[in-house]
Amino acid sequence: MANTYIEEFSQRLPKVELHAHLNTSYSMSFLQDLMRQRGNINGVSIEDLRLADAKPMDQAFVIFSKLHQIFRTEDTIYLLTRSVIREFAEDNVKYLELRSTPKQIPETGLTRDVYMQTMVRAVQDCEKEGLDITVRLLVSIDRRQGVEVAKIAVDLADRWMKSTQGLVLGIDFSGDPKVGDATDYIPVFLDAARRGLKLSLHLAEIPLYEETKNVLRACCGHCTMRIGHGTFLHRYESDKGHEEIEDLVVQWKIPIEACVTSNLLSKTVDGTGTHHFWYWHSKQHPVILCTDGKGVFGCLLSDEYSRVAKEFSLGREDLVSCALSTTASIFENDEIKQRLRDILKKFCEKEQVAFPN
Ligand SMILES: CNc1ncnc2c1ncn2[C@@H]1O[C@H](COP(=O)(O)O)[C@@H](O)[C@H]1O
Ligand SMILES: [Zn+2]
Repeated sequence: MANTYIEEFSQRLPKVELHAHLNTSYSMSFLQDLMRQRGNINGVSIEDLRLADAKPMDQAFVIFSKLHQIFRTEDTIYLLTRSVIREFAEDNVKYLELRSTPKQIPETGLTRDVYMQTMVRAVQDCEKEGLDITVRLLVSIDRRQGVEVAKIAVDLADRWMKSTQGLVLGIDFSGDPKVGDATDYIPVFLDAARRGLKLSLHLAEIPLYEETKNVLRACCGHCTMRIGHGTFLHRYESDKGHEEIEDLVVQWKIPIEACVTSNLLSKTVDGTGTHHFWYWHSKQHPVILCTDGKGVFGCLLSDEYSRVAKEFSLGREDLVSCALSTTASIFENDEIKQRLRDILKKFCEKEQVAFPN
């Protein structure tokens, strides 16, 4: 099948995006417009903000801190959120869980509450505009900021979940995996789950056997959760008894958010062909293609679908199956899951592709 054919099909395919960080999901055209209007903000130029070639993961974190120099005010966060949602909608993403770390910046008057309010307002304005996409929000915990700030994030998410009737529906745990130990956050995760928040945890993005095992042992069965990246879940050494990690993931059917381009550019995986997406997909374990940061990593969600289609010789029906299976892993309820399946069914009728049973 010609490449362009599968690329166009991936673009038209109704998709679900479950792992997108707000500040890393800008588009170049959005940044160009912003800088045209305001000049280089805080001395940051556009060239500084894209990871063009594969570099060790630390380089991505250098870019993240530059981005945080740009998005420091209520109005830039509002504009960013609206434009990110619009761009996902243009790529035929029908359901998006967008995550971000609420910032507190006294110089600009930003508080964590204002940050949340701004994101929520942008989502609601996109709804009013009639964009054909359902958006939900996750509050990110940055592991570089420590447990006390994590508790604040959970309180914030809880309050905003209640006041928005579930538009905010969960917690993301992210940040530089080399900093701190996720084990310390287990009580925070359990508390969030008790309050009805869902959890998406960056785990095993790099080989960290102990913390991965500790978190899974404590949270499996107590939290509705997904794993972000999970690159090393199946790559620990079995002769050291490490297979417990994979066993827990399989036993509890924990969905894995696979960010292929992000992992390639951060050098945690050396090729699409060896990416763990295929390992889990072949086992029929829930695995969801995601962008992570479509700005920093320069990829659309449709690119992720066509990338794996080309690598693993997937056809249209296979891609529909992938998209269909992602609907089971969203944090929203059965009604929304069914709505997404209906959208895919209609799409198949139109495209004359068999709808998977
Ligand atoms: C490369 N893989 C990754 N691993 C871990 N954390 C990541 C990440 N990509 C992004 N983030 C997290 O998301 C923040 C940016 O978005 P927000 O300011 O929250 O919207 C980063 O500062 C980091 O904490
Ligand atoms: Zn991420």
